[in-house]
Amino acid sequence: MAVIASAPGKVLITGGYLVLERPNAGIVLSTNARFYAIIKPLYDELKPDSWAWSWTDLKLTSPQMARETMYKMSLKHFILHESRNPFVEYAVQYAVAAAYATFDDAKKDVLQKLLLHGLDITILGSNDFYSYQNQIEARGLPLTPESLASLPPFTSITFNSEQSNGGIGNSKPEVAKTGLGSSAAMTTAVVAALLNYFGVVNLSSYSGAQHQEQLDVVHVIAQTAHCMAQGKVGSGFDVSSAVYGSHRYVRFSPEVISSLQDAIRFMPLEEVIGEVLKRKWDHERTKFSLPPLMNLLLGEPGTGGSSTPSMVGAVKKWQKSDPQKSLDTWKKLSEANTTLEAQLNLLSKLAEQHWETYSSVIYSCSMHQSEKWMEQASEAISLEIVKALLGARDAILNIRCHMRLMGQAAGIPIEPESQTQLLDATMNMPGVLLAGVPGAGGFDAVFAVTLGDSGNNLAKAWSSHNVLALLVKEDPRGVSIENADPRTNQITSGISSVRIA
Ligand SMILES: Nc1ncnc2c1ncn2[C@@H]1O[C@H](COP(=O)(O)OP(=O)(O)OP(=O)(O)O)[C@@H](O)[C@H]1O
Ligand SMILES: C[C@@](O)(CCOP(=O)(O)O)CC(=O)O
Repeated sequence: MAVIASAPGKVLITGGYLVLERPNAGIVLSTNARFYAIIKPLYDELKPDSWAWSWTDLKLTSPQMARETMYKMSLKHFILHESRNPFVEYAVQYAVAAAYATFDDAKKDVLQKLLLHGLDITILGSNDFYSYQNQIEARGLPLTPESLASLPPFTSITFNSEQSNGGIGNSKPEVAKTGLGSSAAMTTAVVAALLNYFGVVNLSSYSGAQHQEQLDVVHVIAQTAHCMAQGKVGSGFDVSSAVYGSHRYVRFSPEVISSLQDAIRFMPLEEVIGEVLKRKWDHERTKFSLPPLMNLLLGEPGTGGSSTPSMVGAVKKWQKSDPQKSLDTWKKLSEANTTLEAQLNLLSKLAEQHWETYSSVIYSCSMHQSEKWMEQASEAISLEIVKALLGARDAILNIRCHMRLMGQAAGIPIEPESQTQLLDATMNMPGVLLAGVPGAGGFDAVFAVTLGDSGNNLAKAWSSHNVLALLVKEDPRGVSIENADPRTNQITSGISSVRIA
């Protein structure tokens, strides 16, 4: 029987770069953009001579890339011969090794038989992960969310052309992406589906603390596979949100993984993965969600995205070359991040304690530009709410200012001029609370947080400036097991998320 798992894409609204170093935090929102992995046996019957096989077959299909790859996987070392999609390949090898590392002999025998049936893996990413501006233009459609919603779910992906290169930070990724973290969501979905298929975890039947423990196993394997595939140990907020959903994240100590990179060369994979599962994973997760009546909106300026690793490299180089100034910038950024988080938490608290006042202030402010917000407050509580809204705006302006300075000092376009203009215009629209470049910044989609229903007008304003409002919304749900193939499911992300009238 097929096992289908899905994991969400993310938007890092605070903590870009800083979250790479403990104890700085990052606020990461997960979205309704999901990546799906469908696992089933490749052969219904065991081949008569299969008991003697030391290899099994694996088929990886990515319909959106029109790619089908056949692999041979060693049943001794779990090594895959062929390298086409490192994220999926590491996910498979480490999930198989995790099963061998946790199973007793009887279960290992069952697993061996299951593997001899071969593995048939299909991966699908929601349209929201990819840029479809070229395809929309080619079809002669206007650059609007409605046009985006008219594309069939899991539409083919556009590849960025190779010559589109203009120095560090302008270098474009392989596929035209929006920046929602397809690699982390893909790795997590594949790991979760495989661990469930093998019986290492059972994500659909536990709840509470037991469910958390199962998620922790998925997290360790997905995070390790993602680091190995990327060839670096990033902060891991993207894998963490793919597993657990929206939260406030503080990274794990990099040694948890970096010390394994050598071990992998001389220790059997099963032992290495057994060891990594036992390690003390010290990442922190705290509950965080946007205050009520606020919406996350993403706008794609149509420049094909940015490649993050080269931008991180440039910032690290700058930190080494100018420790004093970089430390100062980071301190100011960290303070502004903390302020934004505190103001949003305060707004959530005010909403809980004074719902009537809160909702009426938010609705009034949603219809006005921020200069007019003070006029919407008539007594102490509403004043407190408006002050918190304005405090959040000040904090994001501070964050943006220091991110720009960091980009200039490191010689990379963290908030390039074209994005600055877009973000300033966005923040001047009625009802817009925040706007910024998520994560590492660059030319990926920008984010905005809007009050009440003002997102509809913002989407229209973006369209008139050739910025495509994506259909993505915040969705706090982490990795999960699905009941049906999303291609046969009527309620697909593209269709269900049409919310612009
Ligand atoms: N549908 C898909 N099928 C197969 N491979 C995919 C698919 N979608 C994305 N990928 C692969 O995933 C990788 C994406 O990794 P990359 O780090 O460039 O983007 P990302 O994780 O989306 O980054 P960001 O966090 O900036 O959004 C690429 O190697 C790409 O080929
Ligand atoms: C720069 C960094 O802090 C964020 C990168 O985020 P994104 O992939 O641009 O969403 C790197 C990291 O956290 O691993």
